[in-house]
This record gives sequence, structure tokens and C-alpha cells, in this order.
Amino acid sequence: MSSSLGSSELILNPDGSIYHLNLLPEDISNIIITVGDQNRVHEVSKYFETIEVQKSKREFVTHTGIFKGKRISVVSTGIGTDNIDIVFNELDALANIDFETRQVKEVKSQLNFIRVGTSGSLQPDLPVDSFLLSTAGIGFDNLLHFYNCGHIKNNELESALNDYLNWSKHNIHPYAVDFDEELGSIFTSNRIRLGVTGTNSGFYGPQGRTLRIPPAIPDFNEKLASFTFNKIRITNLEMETAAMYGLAKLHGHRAVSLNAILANRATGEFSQQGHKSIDQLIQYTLDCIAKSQLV
Ligand SMILES: O=P(O)(O)O[C@H]1O[C@H](CO)[C@@H](O)[C@H]1O
Ligand SMILES: O=c1cc[nH]c(=O)[nH]1
Repeated sequence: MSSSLGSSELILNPDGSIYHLNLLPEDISNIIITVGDQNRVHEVSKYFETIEVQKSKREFVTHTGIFKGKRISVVSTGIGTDNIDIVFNELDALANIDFETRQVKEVKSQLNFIRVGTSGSLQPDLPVDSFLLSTAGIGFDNLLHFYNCGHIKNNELESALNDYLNWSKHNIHPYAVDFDEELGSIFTSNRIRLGVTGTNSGFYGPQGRTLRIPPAIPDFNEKLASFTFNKIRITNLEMETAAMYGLAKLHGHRAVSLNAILANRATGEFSQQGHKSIDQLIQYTLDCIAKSQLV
């Protein structure tokens, strides 16, 4: 029997819901689509036949409903891996902690996380408005460094990349975590490319963008784009995937990240039809879930 969690660890609101997400255990499905933008939650749930839950707090909006017989939750994470820490810990708590006894359940539920997000390509041959499934996430942020995670990382890829970059002088030590291959196979087709996704803690300097302030590493994107290991290359940059993959694996859940490429950083292009591309990726994702064995 596990010990019961104190009130400053497992924080519940007066109505019994979890602190930030404002959700009760029965509010979520084990099929969870995560999106960065809270307005994108409705862009997904508008395709549902019925919606049973609509709750929110801060940037965390959740809709749960039925699409072609599958019960699906859509949860907005906001931007960044700091929010991923909150969303993934709280969604796991909803599934695997008994809120009455405040103890971890003996029998665990496995959640399936599917990120439907936007991203910038690092490779000239990965065009804007294409779709990309991340087979691994490389975290340039520091979230996973706060968890014991050696056993869930892709240590070979991580070591090869760190040897190549040699960025400890910049206090940057990227971590690498793979997607869940079985969950990923549901979304694999000739409509979506495979790639390795860099996740960073910002959109400007941490993705090699300069508006007014010069970056510490001027060739940041070029250096990442040129890395190869076992025929793997880093294809794109965004702000959540590596942390999602890490926290999903640490909790015993499954995760896959699907990206609509809106920017091509190598060619300097930005999508002229971003909304349409994201909508197409949403429909693609929902159709793959509907045809899958996920229940
Ligand atoms: O479109 P979303 O899902 O928010 O994803 C990407 O877009 C945001 C930055 O504009 C970051 O969250 C990044 O990961
Ligand atoms: O370049 C981009 C585009 C979308 N989201 C990102 O994080 N980066």
C-alpha cells in the first residue's frame, strides 16, 4: 500500500478537481489529444458527435466527447515544456491516483497522448504545410533533467548528439527520448513524414531566430540540421515533444507527436495557409484514431 499524498503534493480544488486542469477523474478518456493553443481544442471537438465535458482553467481547456464511437479528450497545454510538466503529471494523477484515499492505485491505467501541434522545419526538403510524425524528441530545455530518466532515454542518440554539439560551454545538454512505436504506427501513412524533433524552451533565440537581440549560438539551426546518426537527422523544432515523450514513458503511458510544418527555417518561408494545414492534420488524426484499435 502506498502512503497517502499530502495536500501540498496532490493539490485538489474545493470541488475535488485537480489543481491546474480543473478536471475530475471521470472527465478524461485514455485517448488524449494535446494541442498548444486553447482555441484549437474547439477546432478538434467541433468534429465530435457529442461533447460531454467542457472545462477550463488558465490556458488549460479540456473537451471530452465521442468521435465515430471513440471517447476522446482534447486538452490544451499552452506553450512550452514547463506546461507539459503540469499537464502530464495532472493527467496521470487523474488516471492513477485515488483522490479519496490520496494513494497511487495498485492497478494502473495507460493513457495514449497524441500531440497535434505546429512546428518549423530545419531541412529545405521538408516543406511548409507538410505533416511530420516525431520518432524521437530531443530536449534542449531542462525539464527531464529534474527526473531520474536514464532508463527511458535514447542514450545512444543523446550521446552522439552531445559529442557532436559540444555545447556544455553554453550549459546546453540535450536529452533524447523516442516516441511510442505502437501508438505511432496508427498514424503512419504516405501522408505523413517521419523525423526527429528538437524541442526548446523558447521560440526566438532558442530556435535560432533574431529580431533585435543577437543569439549566443549564431549557427544554432545549421548545426542541428547538419547532425546525422544512423541515418537519423533532426528535421524540425517546436516546444513540447521531447518533454511529452519523457513524461509519458516515465509514467508508463504512450505518446506520439504530430506536427503541421508552418515555417521552413532553411528557406525562410512561412505557410500562407496555416489554419487549413492544422485543420487537415486534425482531421487526419481523428480518422486514424477512428480506424484504430484504441478504446
Ligand atoms: O502549435 P502548438 O501546438 O502550440 O506548437 C508550437 O507552436 C508554439 C509556438 O508558436 C509552441 O507551442 C510550439 O510547440
Ligand atoms: O518555427 C516554429 C513554428 C511553429 N512552432 C515553433 O515552435 N516553431
